[in-house]
Amino acid sequence: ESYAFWETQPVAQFDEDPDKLPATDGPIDAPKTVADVRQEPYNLPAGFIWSDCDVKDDKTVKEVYELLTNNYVEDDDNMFRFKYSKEFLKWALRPPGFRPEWHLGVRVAGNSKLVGFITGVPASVRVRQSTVSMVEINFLCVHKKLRSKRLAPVLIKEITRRVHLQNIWQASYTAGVVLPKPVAECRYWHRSLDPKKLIHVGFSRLQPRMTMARTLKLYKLPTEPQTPGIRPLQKRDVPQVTRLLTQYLAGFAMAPLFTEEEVEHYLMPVTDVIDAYVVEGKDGVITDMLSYYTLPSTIIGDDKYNTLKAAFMYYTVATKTPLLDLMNDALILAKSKEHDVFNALDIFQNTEFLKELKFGIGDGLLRYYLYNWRVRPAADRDPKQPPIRPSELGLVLL
Ligand SMILES: COc1cccc(CC(=N)NC(=O)c2cccnc2OC2CCNCC2)c1
Repeated sequence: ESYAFWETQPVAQFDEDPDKLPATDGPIDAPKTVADVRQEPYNLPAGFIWSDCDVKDDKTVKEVYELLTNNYVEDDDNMFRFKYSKEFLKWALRPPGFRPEWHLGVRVAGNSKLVGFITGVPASVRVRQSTVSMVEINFLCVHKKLRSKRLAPVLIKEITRRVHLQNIWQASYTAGVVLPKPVAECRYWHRSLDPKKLIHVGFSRLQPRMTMARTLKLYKLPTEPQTPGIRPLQKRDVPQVTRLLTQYLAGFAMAPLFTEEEVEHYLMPVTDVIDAYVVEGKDGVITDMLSYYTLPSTIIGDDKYNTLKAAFMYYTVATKTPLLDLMNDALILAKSKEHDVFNALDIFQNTEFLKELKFGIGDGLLRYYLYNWRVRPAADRDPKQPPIRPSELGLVLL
């Protein structure tokens, strides 16, 4: 395909000759300074204007919510569309160090209708031995009626310019589509929590030679978590959880470096947004933690149900409780809070439990990308494959 826009960007290209590449990981572009950055915003097509979106403002977060609810990512069969809640957007977009000018909207000049959006939030991510200050780019969305007006490249260039103005030169993002050039490709897996609803809405199918009664029995879960000492994460746990998570994530090729403030922001429970539990031993030591976020999807065109309530595995560390048991408790907790399905990627050590806990493999891939950062293929890695294996990935984007 012609990646007309992406061939102009500092990202690894499909046609580059591996022998001519630098021997080490590092930036792709020549180093620049803030002084080199274009001072004025990029031009939008006539009739459109830039608009910073303050998601703390109820009116604005409602406009963002409605744009995404009607125009954001759908599954490959266009049966479901992500439906991030307003509370989720406020949580995801206002972590420590967030910048309002990185919640970037495009409006129609005449009636101020919000028709485009893209966001960046600051993150420090370790990529092998390098600590890279970057932004996580997310929520790129152009209204369905304005597709192929080349608005997405302008949104990307403008948010890049605004990030460069803060002396940040790298970014991470994910997509279901192939772009130049994935740093990792992972599969998603789903664990049915309400199989009857999932079959009704066409998310899953009744397996051959399986009755509905047998299916319900197969996926049945206890109503209470089984691990002794498991309880919701509290503010007082943040120092211990930060240490636990930092030690665990050090074992992956690409993973975030969380401060205590970031752990508090990203893991303190918010109803129907983020849930996190810890296992506390008798001497008050936190030995394990689990977390998942809530991301519903619109069920496009079902007669009986409108919304699929999905839990997405977030950060989980098992140092005493077997990972299998900890994840089984995550399923129990998500089910007890009315989630219909529990999603997980085959990253972290997840392949240890996916099949055993009755996850089914999804029909798509989630690709991870880095902007302006070259990751060399590992010595023992086929150079045609993305340089980082799913099991080496310790980063979850929302
Ligand atoms: C079932 O409803 C869907 C509605 C829209 C898209 C998809 C398929 C899909 N694209 N799924 C994922 O990207 C995905 C599957 C498992 C775990 N995380 C995921 O994406 C996360 C992380 C990236 N940003 C979106 C949420 C499913």
